[in-house]
Amino acid sequence: MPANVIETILPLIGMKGFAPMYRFVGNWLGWDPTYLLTVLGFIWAINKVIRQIYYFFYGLATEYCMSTIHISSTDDIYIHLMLWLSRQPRMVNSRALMAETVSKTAWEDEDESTVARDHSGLYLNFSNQEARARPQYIPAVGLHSFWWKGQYFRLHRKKESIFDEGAHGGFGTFKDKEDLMVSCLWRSPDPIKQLLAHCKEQYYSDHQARTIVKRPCPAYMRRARNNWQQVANRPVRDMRTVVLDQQQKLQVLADMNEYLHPETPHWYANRGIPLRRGYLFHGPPGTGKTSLSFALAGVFGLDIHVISLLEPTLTEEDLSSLFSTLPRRCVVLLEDIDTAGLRRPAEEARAAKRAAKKEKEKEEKEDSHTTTNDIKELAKVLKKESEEQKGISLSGLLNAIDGVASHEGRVLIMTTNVPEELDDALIRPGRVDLQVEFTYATKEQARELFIRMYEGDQGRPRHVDSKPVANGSPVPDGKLAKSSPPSTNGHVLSPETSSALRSGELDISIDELPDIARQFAEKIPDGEFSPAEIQGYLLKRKKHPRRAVEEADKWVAAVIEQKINRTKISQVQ
Ligand SMILES: Nc1ncnc2c1ncn2[C@@H]1O[C@H](COP(=O)(O)OP(=O)(O)OP(=O)(O)O)[C@@H](O)[C@H]1O
Repeated sequence: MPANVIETILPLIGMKGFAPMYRFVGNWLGWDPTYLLTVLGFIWAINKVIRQIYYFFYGLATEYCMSTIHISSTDDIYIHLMLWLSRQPRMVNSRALMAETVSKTAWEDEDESTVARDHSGLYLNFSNQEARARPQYIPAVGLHSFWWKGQYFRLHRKKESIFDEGAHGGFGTFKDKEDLMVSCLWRSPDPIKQLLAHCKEQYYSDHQARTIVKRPCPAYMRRARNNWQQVANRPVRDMRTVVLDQQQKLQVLADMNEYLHPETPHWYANRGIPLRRGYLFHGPPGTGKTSLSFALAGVFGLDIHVISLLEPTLTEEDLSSLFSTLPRRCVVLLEDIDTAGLRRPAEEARAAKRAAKKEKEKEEKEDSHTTTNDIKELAKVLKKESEEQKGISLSGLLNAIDGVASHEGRVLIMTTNVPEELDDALIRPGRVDLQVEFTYATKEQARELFIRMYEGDQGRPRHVDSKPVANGSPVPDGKLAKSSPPSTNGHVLSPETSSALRSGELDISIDELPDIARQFAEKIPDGEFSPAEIQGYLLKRKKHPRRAVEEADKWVAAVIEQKINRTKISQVQ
């Protein structure tokens, strides 16, 4: 481009002032800057053309050679994939990441060395533990790519706001909806399917021997396909830790095993029987109903879906939809299913309403003057009536658990403290197939509870060390050494506290355990104490089985007296 052309163009585009500068730069360089501008323009044009060609071929490849799988953030696969991605070194080094604070569950293993101690070195200190934990990095919203098994994958994390019209007649709000799109350069989505299967396998290989507890999602989320959310992921409860009549335990186990067998659906279908199994666990509080439910879920590797009928936002529609979105095999736990949780049956409610109306009419005849008090009274009655309409009715519950639309394949466990108050319809055969009675502990059960409390930890060998632990003195052959109580912050600790703090060992040798357990059982009267009460007593003497036996008589007498006097305050704990 000749220099005079540029000098002509500059005033035309309102940059007249640049012309002398342009001339000055040319003179200073000793060559015409137009050449440089021409080369830059050329590079820009080539870049444009290459980009166009790239997008053209990329579009072709995407359309004809790429496969994509969409994953919703409400699905479990999303969790599996994100966790796997957060552990991929190449992803972690990506340039667009999102940092997340990872909250550990109470059951996750922790390295003792990561836990701080107070200045005395005696007490553990967990302040700012979450802040100190390493964050987890996951791909940020946008496009990412990664390789797995020699295959190229593209990940598009998309987030958008959608308008939700409002569940259950509420107000509409904007909600964030997130989706993942995983693509691969292949004409079939098989490599993505393999990747997702791998992520799932990895996820569950980490989560083996765990019981996942799910609860209904909050009301505003329940309209989505996924009605359930995980609320806990805890270690499996070993069946041996549930102290119960052996016959009863085996009966439930055998029954459930039979029902969950892959052949069972055909058997049920051939005979036209709905594929459902229900159990009723009944007995006083703290006798192991919930514990057995968890242990059963652990034995069969099933997730537990817990529903509380007392949840105020739960409607009958919700309950039906919760039951219809259960996985193929699972345990549904309906706890404390007594009349307190159920709305009165429709007929009864109508009769009550009629009686109330009659009463009102009678009152009105007696006094035809309408006063402010009457209006208030009427408002109260109307409010009460509308409250009665909320919650779950017996028919609503029956419909959800075995109505036409109800899910088949699940194991329903209902627990109650007051079986006599249950409606016959709820526990008729077909709805409840097996009843299990839980009772206060027998002497034999007290002995078993004692042994379970003090026997060696499963998987974690009891650590016997001759080195001092924290502020303590050496602990020879599994017994506590007597030493002067250590002090912290100027306070002298009691011998119990200091020994418990110093050591994880017991005040007996492990060989003495069966004999001591027998002595303990002798002191516990049959059928007077719940396993939870005995467990609570032993927990307070977690490291002192000998003391637990010595103090048992005093505790038994105090608790019996407390029960007779119906007081809530314990004299001996
Ligand atoms: N039979 C038992 N074997 C072992 N532990 C038990 C037993 N019964 C109760 N416990 C212990 O007591 C505590 C309460 O038990 P759980 O919740 O299973 O009782 P529950 O019968 O379901 O009580 P509730 O009727 O009040 O819900 C748990 O910590 C559990 O470990």
